[in-house]
Amino acid sequence: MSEVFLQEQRYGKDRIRLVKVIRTGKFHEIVELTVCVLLEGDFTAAYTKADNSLVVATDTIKNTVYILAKQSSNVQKIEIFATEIGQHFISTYSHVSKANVWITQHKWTRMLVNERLHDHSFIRDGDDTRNTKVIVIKKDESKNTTIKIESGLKDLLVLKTTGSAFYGFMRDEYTTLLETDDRILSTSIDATWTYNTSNVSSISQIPFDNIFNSIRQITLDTFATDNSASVQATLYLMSKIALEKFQEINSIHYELPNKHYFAYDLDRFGLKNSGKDCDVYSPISDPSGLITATVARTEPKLCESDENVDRKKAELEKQIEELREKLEQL
Ligand SMILES: O=c1[nH]c(=O)c2[nH]c(=O)[nH]c2[nH]1
Repeated sequence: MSEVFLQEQRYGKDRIRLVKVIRTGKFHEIVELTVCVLLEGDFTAAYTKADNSLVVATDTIKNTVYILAKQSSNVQKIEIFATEIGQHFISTYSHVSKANVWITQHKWTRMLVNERLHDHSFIRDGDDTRNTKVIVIKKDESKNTTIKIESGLKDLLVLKTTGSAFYGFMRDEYTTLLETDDRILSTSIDATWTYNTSNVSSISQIPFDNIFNSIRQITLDTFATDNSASVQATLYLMSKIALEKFQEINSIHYELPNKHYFAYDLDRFGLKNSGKDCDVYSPISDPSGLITATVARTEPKLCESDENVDRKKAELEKQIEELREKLEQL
């Protein structure tokens, strides 16, 4: 009989729902989060020997998240709060080597009442969320850690009624899709980007909120203004703009379902509803296309100075000329 072994394990509490109200006099802010904490470390015996002695109960993990939310002044800065949670588990339990902390922030937008932003009333104006996945890794016994941060947005539903085409694609005996130079384009945007944390002395130096808001806006602006040749081309363009704008991020990943809206066949009823005459569509919930890609920054090349390259090129050209002359003499 072959032997088995525990190849991988991590555990913790998922879907910890938490709200914090931050009061500055009559002016209130609200933060609503869903948190997941998964620990890695010396937990093998719990699986292989039914030995729970080193298991931090997931109930304790949940309590810890609420306690840290009470004590922290950074709950609304999800990347920082996630890092604080991760650091807590790493520094409190010597056998925890890695803490994975995922936070989803739900929207509460301040209400506009009588043309003024209200002190304590909010509206859920969209189901899109802001997210972060922070991994705190123990480096050595001195509580030093490496921090990896990936942030993003999820379920940002958008649609445009023109400015999108799809033609020139491959055709074979299985192809029925017609080419179009004008179609409805709709997608529910998921984007995640990875932060470059290796060159910063403290992650609090990274302007997470500004980067989130800007990438969200770049995504929307590009979606709206790009004369789209395909979801693929628009995806690449938004990624490129985001990477060019923010050196703080290394790569960006988009998942864009192509939510189809097909012209309803009304020609059968003597009503023109195709091509330029189309204005009645049938939204197709399933299936959808799914276009995904990760766009990353290339490492800067360690290149020689242009002068050196020119000099070497001239030397080589001279050698080639000399060899050619020798060949001719032979
Ligand atoms: O933008 C698109 N990309 C595709 O790859 C594709 N395939 C398809 O049927 N429609 C589309 N649209």
